[in-house]
Amino acid sequence: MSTDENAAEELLRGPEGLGRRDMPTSWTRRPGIEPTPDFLAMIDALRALQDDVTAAVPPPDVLVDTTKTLSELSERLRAYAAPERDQLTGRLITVPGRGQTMSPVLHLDEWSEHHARGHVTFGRFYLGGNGAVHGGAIPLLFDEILGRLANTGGRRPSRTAFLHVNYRSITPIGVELQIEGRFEREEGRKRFLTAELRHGDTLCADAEGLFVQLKPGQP
Ligand SMILES: CCCCCCCC(=O)SCCNC(=O)CCNC(=O)[C@H](O)C(C)(C)COP(=O)(O)OP(=O)(O)OC[C@H]1O[C@@H](n2cnc3c(N)ncnc32)[C@H](O)[C@@H]1OP(=O)(O)O
Repeated sequence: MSTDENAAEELLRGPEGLGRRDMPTSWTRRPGIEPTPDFLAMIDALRALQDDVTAAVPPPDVLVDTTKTLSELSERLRAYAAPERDQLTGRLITVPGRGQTMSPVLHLDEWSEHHARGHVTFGRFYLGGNGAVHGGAIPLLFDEILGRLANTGGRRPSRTAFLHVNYRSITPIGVELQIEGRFEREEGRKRFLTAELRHGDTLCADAEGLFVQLKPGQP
């Protein structure tokens, strides 16, 4: 098995030591959406590409060649574009990162209906400047953990109404960070949640989110 295939198998297994049957509702697979090792390997390769493109300052001949290859790949995949209901990216909720490359891969270590704890490493792709993660990438991560926590445990779907983020100290790229989210309280359709992102003992950022339960027919 290649390294990529091993990585994909690893992703399919999900968080270490936690069986899928123990997952609350929104942490589990939706019916009909099956991740395949090949698809996950492609997503992993794209994540690596994003980091490499961000860091690279190639000579002109490599640039021309790379652009040609990327354009060919785009064209090849465009032929297989599926409607949203059949899309895999972002919907593979049993694997860290959900098969998407927009936000960094969130690895969940512990979860319940009211609490989730995990770890994450922002790659070079997420660099803002001076070794710090871009300020816009951090809310992505908070929305990821809180959105899933808001909708877990048999709760009806809700959407983010607000997400307040406090940047307490720089969030470094390339190192493992710890993230924790909590379901604080519910008032009618309103769900209030909080989260913190830490590097060791340093609090990098914290957030408060309001998620409002959708009414029937609300998109
Ligand atoms: C399908 C599940 C996907 C889960 C993914 C979750 C993560 C996401 O990122 S979702 C994408 C980002 N979010 C969005 O696109 C949401 C866009 N906004 C909306 O759709 C709507 O404004 C929505 C659903 C949040 C609320 O609208 P609506 O259902 O009409 O609520 P409304 O009746 O006005 O308000 C309900 C309560 O929430 C409060 N509220 C609503 N928005 C806010 C806000 N921004 N700030 C404070 N309070 C608010 C209201 O004051 C009201 O409170 P009360 O009941 O005490 O009077």
